[in-house]
Amino acid sequence: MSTGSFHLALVGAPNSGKTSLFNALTGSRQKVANYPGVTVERKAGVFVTPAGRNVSLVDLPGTYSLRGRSPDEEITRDVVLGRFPGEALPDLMLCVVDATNLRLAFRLVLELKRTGRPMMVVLNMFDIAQRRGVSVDIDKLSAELGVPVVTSVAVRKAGTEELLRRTDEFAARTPQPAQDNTWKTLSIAELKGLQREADRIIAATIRLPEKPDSLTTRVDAVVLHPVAGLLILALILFVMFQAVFSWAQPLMQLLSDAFAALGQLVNDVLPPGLLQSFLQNGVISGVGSVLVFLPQIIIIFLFILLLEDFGYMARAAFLMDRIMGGAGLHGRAFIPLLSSFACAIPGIMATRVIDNRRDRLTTILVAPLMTCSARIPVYTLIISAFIPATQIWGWVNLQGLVMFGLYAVGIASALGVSFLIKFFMWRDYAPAPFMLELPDYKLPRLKSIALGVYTRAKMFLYRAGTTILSMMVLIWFLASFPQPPAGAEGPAINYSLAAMIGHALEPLLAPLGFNWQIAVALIPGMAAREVAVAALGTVYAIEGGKEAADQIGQVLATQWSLPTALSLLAWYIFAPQCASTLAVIRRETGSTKWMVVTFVYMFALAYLASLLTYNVARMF
Ligand SMILES: Nc1nc2c(ncn2[C@@H]2O[C@H](COP(=O)(O)OP(=O)(O)OP(=O)(O)O)[C@@H](O)[C@H]2O)c(=O)[nH]1
Ligand SMILES: [Mg+2]
Repeated sequence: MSTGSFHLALVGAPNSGKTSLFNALTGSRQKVANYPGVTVERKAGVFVTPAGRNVSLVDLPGTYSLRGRSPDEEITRDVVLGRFPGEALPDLMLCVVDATNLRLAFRLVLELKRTGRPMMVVLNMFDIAQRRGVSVDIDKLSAELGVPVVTSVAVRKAGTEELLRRTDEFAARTPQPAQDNTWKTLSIAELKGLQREADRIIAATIRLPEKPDSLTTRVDAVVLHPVAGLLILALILFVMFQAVFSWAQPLMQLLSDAFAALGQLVNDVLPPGLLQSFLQNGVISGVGSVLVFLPQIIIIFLFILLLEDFGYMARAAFLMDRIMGGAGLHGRAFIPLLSSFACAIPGIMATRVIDNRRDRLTTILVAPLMTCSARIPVYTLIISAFIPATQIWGWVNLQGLVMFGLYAVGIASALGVSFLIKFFMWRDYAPAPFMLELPDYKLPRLKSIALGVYTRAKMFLYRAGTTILSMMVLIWFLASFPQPPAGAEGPAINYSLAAMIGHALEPLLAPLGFNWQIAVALIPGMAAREVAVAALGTVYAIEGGKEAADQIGQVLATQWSLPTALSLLAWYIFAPQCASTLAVIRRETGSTKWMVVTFVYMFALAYLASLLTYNVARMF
């Protein structure tokens, strides 16, 4: 990897600011958040130092020791020891330490020293430490630890100047005399010994403030309260879904008017024919019907990112530990499951922080049940078309409430499935106790929130322009060809390949109340869920002409019965996995078996849930 350039690695305890430093140095935008276990894979970048030296830098998952207890910690250990395939041994390890949280961090420094590799300690978050009145005798600390020590503020401009200068100085002196690698996997007794030594060094070189951070303690007294805490958590989620409907509505209307106008323009400018139909029905109605959900995506990510940066996520994990434990899930499963609200893929990757293989596998299997953001368009479209936008009790938006309910069913089924997995497969096994360091609260940084929201929005648009657009081209083609014979009656789409496929699937899906148009939408919906919405947009637009193209929601409201709509909502709570999620499950579990298991069980659940919903709804 290092092609003549100086090679640095960022090592350190979780949540100490490694990725912030990585982003500051390389100008990347890797995910940063205020909870431990954000980074779960190795990320590489390059930069040039002030002295003009080319540096390659690798960011690593956080760890408290080199014991490699979970898949993410193994990555860090292997890179540090030069065992990671394709990764050169770092010329210098930057051991990032949160200056407000030193004990375990210094133990890691002492352990890393045993590898005999050159290293430098970076006292990060020095701004917070100073504000709290921590004072450090840097020279003495450096002498005690036996390695250079620099301070840094990774999130501030110019906060890394000293680090860069010292790195340049160090690099100018290399090669260093080789030292022995005396590291071997430490026993508990040895770790305790290192901890005593670390505590001694802290006592000798650092003066801590009389009173520890009182804001965090005061807020936690309420937020972690067994009753009040859970109520607050429920309230936060509730407000989030209300916001998704109420705040997004005007913006969505604007976007949907814009697409209608664009469709009109195409209609006026181009002569009737295949090109007009392709642009209007395939591209604008299809892709446009997904793009109008951008405001919703932005709002939901705004909430998630704010909570992440504030430091709330680890608290929520703590609160949910009892409930999750009852369902056989490890406390560490919380953050992966929560990440799955955005998308199951990062969620499944985040399970690498779980050390026990069974706990990790259970979490992977249920993560896709959490409602990912790709379901938002499907849910919103159907809810807007079938659930009146009335207020109940004067202030609760009924549509938002239904959305909240759908998320709740997703969560409940994840708990239920994990309970069954544990019950049938691993009854004799009790999860290890849950330990997660609660980070101090931090005021969310406007810039990083804005950047986070921007990145997510860009990803959504990119998907719309690639996956969804290409699927729409296919759907449009299937729905337009073959063209009806001369003198044929009824909408042209009835003669198309899409109709043939839809009709072929109808017997299977009719018990769920799905018509052939839904059947056509479900198949591409497995590639990516929001494609189902786009496919419905295209199919109904081709079938119904211009009016349908403008208002897919209204068309659905007249074409479907309420039981059909509810049944489709139930289907998408489970919705057999999207293709990329299945691929990640195979990669992370290292087996095709678990991928197939996930697909089959989710398909069965979706089918049963729809069958039940449709028939119960019809009785009323
Ligand atoms: N005030 C302040 N905040 C910082 C500093 N460095 C990082 N942060 C914040 O600390 C939190 C954790 O930062 P990350 O860069 O994600 O930490 P990490 O070490 O990569 O964490 P993992 O990937 O979980 O191991 C984020 O909320 C950052 O905004 C700093 O120097 N000062
Ligand atoms: Mg990180």
